[in-house]
Amino acid sequence: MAGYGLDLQLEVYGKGEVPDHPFSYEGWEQRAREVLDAGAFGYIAGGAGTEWTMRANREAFYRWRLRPRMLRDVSERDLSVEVLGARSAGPFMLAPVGVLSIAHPEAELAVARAAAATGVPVILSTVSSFTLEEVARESGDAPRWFQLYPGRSPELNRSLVERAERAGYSAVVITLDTTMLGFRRRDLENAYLPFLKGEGVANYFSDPIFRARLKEAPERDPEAAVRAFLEVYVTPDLTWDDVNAVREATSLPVLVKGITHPEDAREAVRQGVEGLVVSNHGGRQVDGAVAALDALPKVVEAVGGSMPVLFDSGVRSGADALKAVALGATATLVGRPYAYALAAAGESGVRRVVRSLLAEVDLQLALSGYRSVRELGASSLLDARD
Ligand SMILES: Cc1cc2nc3c(=O)[nH]c(=O)nc-3n(C[C@H](O)[C@H](O)[C@H](O)COP(=O)(O)O)c2cc1C
Ligand SMILES: CC(C)CC(=O)C(=O)O
Repeated sequence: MAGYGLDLQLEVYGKGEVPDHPFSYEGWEQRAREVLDAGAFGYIAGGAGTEWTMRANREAFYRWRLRPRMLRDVSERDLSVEVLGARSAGPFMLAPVGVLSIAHPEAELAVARAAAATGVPVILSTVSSFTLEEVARESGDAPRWFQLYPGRSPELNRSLVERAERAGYSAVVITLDTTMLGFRRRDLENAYLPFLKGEGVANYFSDPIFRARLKEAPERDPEAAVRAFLEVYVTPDLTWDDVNAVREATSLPVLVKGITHPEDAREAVRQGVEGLVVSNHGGRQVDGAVAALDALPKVVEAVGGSMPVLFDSGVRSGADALKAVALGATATLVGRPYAYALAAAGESGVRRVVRSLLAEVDLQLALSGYRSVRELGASSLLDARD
């Protein structure tokens, strides 16, 4: 009868003390705002332009209402999902979030430990603050994926995915929507770009192919090395050829992240990638772009069950994850929720966020009359516009 939900309730109510950590997204956001300087907080919290799309990502969830079913014996429940061989305790993974050293000194190391402890896989960003090998050591046997920003150097891309494969990452997620930074007003106002402070470059600076491009080692001339990173990073000329070159360089399954148009989804099917992520990068790239949840149903239809469709941008609660799954997502990714918790409370904050998402999904699922996330579907939801 027990489960994530009941366990968490018994623990908290049993102690009878006000817990140290918040249970709400807003609570963590507030704590992060208190501990971070304006530049770092703005970088994490901000979106592109007027931030309309960032808000629309949230509002899209309000259109859908869960329709609980009664009297269906939900005493045995299984929240877990498996995506391309990676098992997660619930319909969540930790989204690739770069430069986490701006949030907390233990950055991705703390996140990897929290992910391993809670059974939810993490997707490590290319622009992580620690090397992918250092992060892998903190993960132990826990499933982990590597996110790649393919740069202008095919040799460097190959080197990064080979390193990821050797270090036990079991899939590569190629992000398509951030070939350049979006127009981010908060960061412009704060003149804040973490990379110029030497954040997020660990995987590049430690890479033999990247180092061979430099006149001086990054340790001797870090500024020149950062400039070389920025030159490699910006790729407005990216095409499917680049994606396919990465696929040829690895035996790992490859997913593409940043799809919202059904035509792109159809092309992804034609090209034969192993999965895709419906995402608008948390509203950080194209202002005015379609809310990710509004894009999901048409992408799911275009894919027609031929590969897993993951979803992110705006997931803040168990209810949000259930709605995305009911609309056809195999699982969801969360970004800012754990980044804020990391900023405010390190590893224990990230654990709390994951545990409370799992507990919330468990209770929400049970009280809506489902034993497994796989039972969710179109009939679980009501479209408030109808
Ligand atoms: C501070 C920050 C850094 C990010 N860095 C990356 C990254 O390095 N690679 C990537 O693919 N996505 C990155 N993202 C996007 C996330 O993977 C994800 O798509 C987004 O955060 C999901 O939206 P949410 O924050 O509303 O949950 C970043 C997001 C944030 C907030
Ligand atoms: C621009 C990237 C290097 C980091 C990122 O994905 C982001 O800030 O959203």
